[in-house]
Amino acid sequence: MILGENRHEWPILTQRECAALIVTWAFITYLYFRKFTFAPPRVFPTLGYLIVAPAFLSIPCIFSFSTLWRAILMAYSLFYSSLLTITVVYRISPFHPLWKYPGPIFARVSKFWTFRMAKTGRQHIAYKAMHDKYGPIVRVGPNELSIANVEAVTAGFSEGMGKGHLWEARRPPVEPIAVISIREPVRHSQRRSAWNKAFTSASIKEYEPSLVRRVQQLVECLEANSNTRIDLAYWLSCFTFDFMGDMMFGGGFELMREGDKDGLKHFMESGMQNMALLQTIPWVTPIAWRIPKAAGRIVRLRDWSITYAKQRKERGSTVKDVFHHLMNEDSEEGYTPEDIVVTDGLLAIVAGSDTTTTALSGIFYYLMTHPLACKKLRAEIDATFPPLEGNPFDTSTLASMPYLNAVINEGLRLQPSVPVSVQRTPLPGTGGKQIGSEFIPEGTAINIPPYVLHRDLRYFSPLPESFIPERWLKQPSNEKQQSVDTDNIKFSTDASAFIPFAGGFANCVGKNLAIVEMRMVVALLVQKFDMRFAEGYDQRKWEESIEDWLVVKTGELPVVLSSRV
Ligand code: HEM
Repeated sequence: MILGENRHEWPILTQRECAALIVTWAFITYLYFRKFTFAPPRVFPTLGYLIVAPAFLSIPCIFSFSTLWRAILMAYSLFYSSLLTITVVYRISPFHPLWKYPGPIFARVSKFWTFRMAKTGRQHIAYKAMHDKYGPIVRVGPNELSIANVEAVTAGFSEGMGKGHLWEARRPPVEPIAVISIREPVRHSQRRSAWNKAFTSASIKEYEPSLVRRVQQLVECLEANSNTRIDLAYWLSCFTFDFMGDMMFGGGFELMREGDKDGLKHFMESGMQNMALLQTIPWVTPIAWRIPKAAGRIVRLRDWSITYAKQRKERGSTVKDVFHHLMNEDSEEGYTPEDIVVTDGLLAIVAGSDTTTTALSGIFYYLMTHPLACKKLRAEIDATFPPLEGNPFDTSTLASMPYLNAVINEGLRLQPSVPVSVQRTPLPGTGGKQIGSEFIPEGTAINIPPYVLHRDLRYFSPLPESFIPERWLKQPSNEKQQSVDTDNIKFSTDASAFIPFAGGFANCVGKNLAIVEMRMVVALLVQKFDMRFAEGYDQRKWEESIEDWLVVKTGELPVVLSSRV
């Protein structure tokens, strides 16, 4: 369109003035969006800043660019290219508060870099490589650091720190959300108090008969499949799923007996990958939730959980299971609303089964690749629970077995179930947090990656990449650092760098139950079976198969078990 005669009625700007106006608007837009690096901005202001305003700004430019379309094209292209340039320049400039921290240049510029890295499922390897190259503090995103030192463990899990921004991405759009995704400290601690009750020593004692029953069932299944090739990781995952089902919904899953007949385990796991990708760019999540398939997934999981919760409620329970505590059945304050219990019930299944499966599978993998360690473990088990005289079900005896506990620690050290994504951030209003000699400003997400810390020579020496349970022996748990002489090797183990269950107010609430579970399963299977890798299995495949989707997903563990007696 060619402009009409009455052009003098409009404010006339030169091309240069038009450009200055649009660049200024790009700068204002940048300042507005800067605070939304992690959280999503509101829809209407977003449309206003990004779509409507550039259109308005093209009006006074019409006369300098002779046609409306040219003015609009110029306004939008200059606006977006200026916005991009300002963002990139600021992120790599010395004015950025994280400027001084080293890291890959693309990581400084955009979270899409992290997204690409996460997509490989090999984040743990990439983080380790970055720390090897850049040191203990690495800038892994525009406003994100990874800190792998004990100072970060101490300060990161202490007061003034909250859950990191990745949990923003992991909250579904509908309330209530599960305890793990609650970032507001007061709200989190209110919900967490019910969880804490469910995992006191007394509560865990009540769960023991169910645990023993399920461990015995696992042994029966494995005996029925002895002397043939089986995927041990699969059986362990059926076991952990069934056990968590007992704890949460009074049973009913029966994966060990019937397999994944409803495909629910598979369905739960398939969402893990997408969530792990979304968490790298939290502000994309609300958009993703509008996709019917993604929202439908949540609805289906909720329906499923509601069905199980209803059944459990109708049936009641003779034991005070996790459901009982989350439901607040003991208290005079009255029941917790059902939708909260349903949401947290799903969390219990997801958080309690995959993590424990990963840990157990890793421990058995390392025992099979280290026959000497396996032999020592068996000697300890046989001496404590002679094979024909009793099964290793006594939890206090299991807790006192040094080599068994050393094996479990060493497995969790080398293969932590949550390898990288333990994330914290200074709470809003605190201004920031002192971590060792560094002051980390508010608005920074801080990853404290167990996988990297656990393989750090400063904390686990010598041979931090090797499976050596001896490094945990004779070390009183309350001592931070101690050198031990075993077989003429001097070990130095700093337990404060050992964080498979994270730490602080949002640490793993199921830690003590998981440990009891692992002790019993490891002791019983080592007591009952000789284990070897199935023929043709290339052992190197195990570590290659480990994928990090916040929680580790392992590959197959093909083994042949034969009964000892
Ligand atoms: C070896 C087994 C396990 C490992 C390695 C593990 C690891 C973790 C880690 C690292 C976190 C903290 C995540 C963070 O800080 O961002 C966590 C949280 C959590 N875990 Fe576990 N976990 C295990 C077993 C269990 C079990 C058996 C349960 C039982 C239901 C459980 C329930 C939870 C819950 C509810 C949270 C969230 C706590 C909160 O936000 O307050 N976990 N787990």
